[in-house]
Amino acid sequence: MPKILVFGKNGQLARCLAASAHEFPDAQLVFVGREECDLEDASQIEPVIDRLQPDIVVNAAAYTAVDLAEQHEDIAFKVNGDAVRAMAEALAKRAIPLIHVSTDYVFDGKGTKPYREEDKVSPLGVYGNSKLAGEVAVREAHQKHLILRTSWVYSQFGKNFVKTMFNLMAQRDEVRIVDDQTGCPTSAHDLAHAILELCGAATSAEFDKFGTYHLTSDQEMTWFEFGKSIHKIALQEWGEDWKGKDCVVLPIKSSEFPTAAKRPEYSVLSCRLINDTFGIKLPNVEDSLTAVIRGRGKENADA
Ligand SMILES: NC(=O)C1=CN([C@@H]2O[C@H](COP(=O)(O)OP(=O)(O)OC[C@H]3O[C@@H](n4cnc5c(N)ncnc54)[C@H](OP(=O)(O)O)[C@@H]3O)[C@@H](O)[C@H]2O)C=CC1
Ligand SMILES: Cc1cn([C@H]2C[C@H](O)[C@@H](COP(=O)(O)OP(=O)(O)O[C@H]3O[C@@H](C)C(=O)[C@@H](O)[C@H]3O)O2)c(=O)[nH]c1=O
Repeated sequence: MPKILVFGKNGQLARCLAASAHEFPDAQLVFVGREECDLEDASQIEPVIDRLQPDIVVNAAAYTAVDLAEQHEDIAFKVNGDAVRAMAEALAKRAIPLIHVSTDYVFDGKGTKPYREEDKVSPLGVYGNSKLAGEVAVREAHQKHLILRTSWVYSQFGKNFVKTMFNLMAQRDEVRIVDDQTGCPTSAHDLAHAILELCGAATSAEFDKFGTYHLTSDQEMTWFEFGKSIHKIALQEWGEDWKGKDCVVLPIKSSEFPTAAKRPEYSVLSCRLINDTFGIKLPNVEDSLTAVIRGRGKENADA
């Protein structure tokens, strides 16, 4: 029975790992949050690992505020870079595998076909650069790692684009969404399920498939198209008395929606490698989004 230690207890991915745990009755999950281990202070990590003695660690913690990171570079690099290095070094000393989650924002988005794992990275902003620092640290410090790059993660938990849209659609007559940034929305539940499968594989003695993998849904779309889907499915699920039902979703250019951090224009990740290696393929966006909208519950739809 692998004991899985998850950093990032209160984040959306960690909460989805907790929600999926019952599907993996052989696994024991232990969650650590900011209260027990503040990742701005990397010296707190090693004692936590020694106290909890896991068979594998999932790092679901990160500084994820993409725009705020531009003004809090030091914190972003501490959490996404320095803490990840300390975690990887501590785990390497103890031969405990690490599953670390990274992002499509390590790419500059100037490509025109899905990025492969070995493609050149060139982040546009502080968040992407700090996540890249984390990737580099893991590869340098610890051979037994799986780095999973994912993108556009959503769930009913935490802060994410889907929840932002529910709120805006319930409050406004129209929402204007950029139609010139393309990526793959990924349900945190689907990601969590795949991570728990990988925990089982990666804790077996003969496992030899460590490395970097892309893991997203395989449907590329713009944020505007994703917004349209959110509205359509919410309307189907919540019906005519949903406050957001009449909201109009309009396409705009990124130049019409200025943000502190520049986002990639095209950050679609090819998931062929993880599919070929482990047979992992995530469900389609419509099904996963429907599941999240059902999970959120109608009574919260306008919150
Ligand atoms: N969200 C997305 O769209 C995407 C996310 N990713 C990656 O996936 C992973 C999971 O993301 P997601 O679940 O969405 O992130 P969330 O922002 O929902 O959760 C991140 C967690 O990290 C914790 N954390 C932040 N700073 C510290 C700190 N100093 N000490 C301890 N804990 C800290 C937060 O704690 P607290 O709750 O106390 O603030 C939070 O619980 C991350 O590595 C992220 O980079 C990759 C691609 C897309
Ligand atoms: C709220 C809003 C956003 N947008 C735009 C801004 C931005 O370009 C895009 C997405 O907005 P957000 O700020 O919600 O998403 P963002 O924080 O950029 O999401 C990213 O988070 C990090 C953690 C990741 O790793 C990435 O994969 C990605 O998911 O939509 C609009 O066009 N209209 C709107 O009303």
